[in-house]
Amino acid sequence: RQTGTVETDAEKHDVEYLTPISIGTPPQNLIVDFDTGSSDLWVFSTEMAAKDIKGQAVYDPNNSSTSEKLQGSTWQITYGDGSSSSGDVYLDTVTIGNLTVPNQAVEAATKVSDEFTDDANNDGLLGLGFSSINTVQPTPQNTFFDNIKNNLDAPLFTADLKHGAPGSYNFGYIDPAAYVGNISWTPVDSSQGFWSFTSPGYAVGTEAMRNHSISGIADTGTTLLLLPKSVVKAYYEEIQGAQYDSNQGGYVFPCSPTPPDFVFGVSDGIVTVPGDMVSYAPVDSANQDCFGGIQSDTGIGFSIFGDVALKTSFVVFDAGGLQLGWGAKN
Ligand SMILES: O=C(CCCl)NNC1=[NH+]CCN1
Repeated sequence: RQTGTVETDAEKHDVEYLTPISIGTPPQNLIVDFDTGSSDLWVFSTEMAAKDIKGQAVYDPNNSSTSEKLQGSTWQITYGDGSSSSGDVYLDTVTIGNLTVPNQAVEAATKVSDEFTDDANNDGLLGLGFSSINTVQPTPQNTFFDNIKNNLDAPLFTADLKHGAPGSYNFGYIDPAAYVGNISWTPVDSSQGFWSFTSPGYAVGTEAMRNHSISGIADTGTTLLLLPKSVVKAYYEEIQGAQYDSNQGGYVFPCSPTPPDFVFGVSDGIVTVPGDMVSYAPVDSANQDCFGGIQSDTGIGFSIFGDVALKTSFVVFDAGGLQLGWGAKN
């Protein structure tokens, strides 16, 4: 049985967290977005039109002695933010840190939407959701984690994302040095393929907790914390000058003073998103107004606990116990 660890780097404003992987023989090194909100491992590839590649590293299956085309298989994915990609499929060796899966389905892109073309640092996505929502047709494929979890000391991985600093993904073990106090555990409903849970309530700043349950997914692939409209409204009502700015497509408020913390319940515990993390990024060079890290989940059907929420904590994705653990960072 094994364990593994790999460093993940925060991009500007923590918009995404990028992690190195290697594919094929000899190893081809790419840097991808580990995404607990999806379940496809897809990469920029030599099968794409040159105009759709702007600086990314690409996977070349013809340059790997261990690649094997999965004849007749294709994939197509559209993410919550409207970005999308599609292509065909190879089996090849994939290594993350010291962990290797010999016959991992590697989805080679033939087409990607502009969001991906314009994101020069990101060479693809590695899904860490449940394999039930993998998009490969006619036969859905397993995620890297599903392929390796039975070889791990424990069928779990942890995400320790940081604000503007490198963090880490660990596989197969919970690092006791990474958190303090007790981990708060909450059951996961994987029926929709996501790490979905229900928070029992929330509080704004130092106010009392409100018994308003919030059901959502723990999603490393989404930047912001997307919550029910009523919760978002209650939060921004506490900030002088906060308003919904249709040009920016969300709530904007004066960057100072620091806004109130946002607290949400996890089972018997609480997670605090510090006010200075809610000021996601300045909307203008004058740095007067800030775009909120908390926005509405309207239209998605559930809330999304994205990086703004996850980077506050040490988060355990436990497939064995089908539960999420939230611990206070060390
Ligand atoms: O697509 C979602 C939300 C699922 Cl409801 N998260 N993952 C992701 N990857 C790239 C953009 N967003």
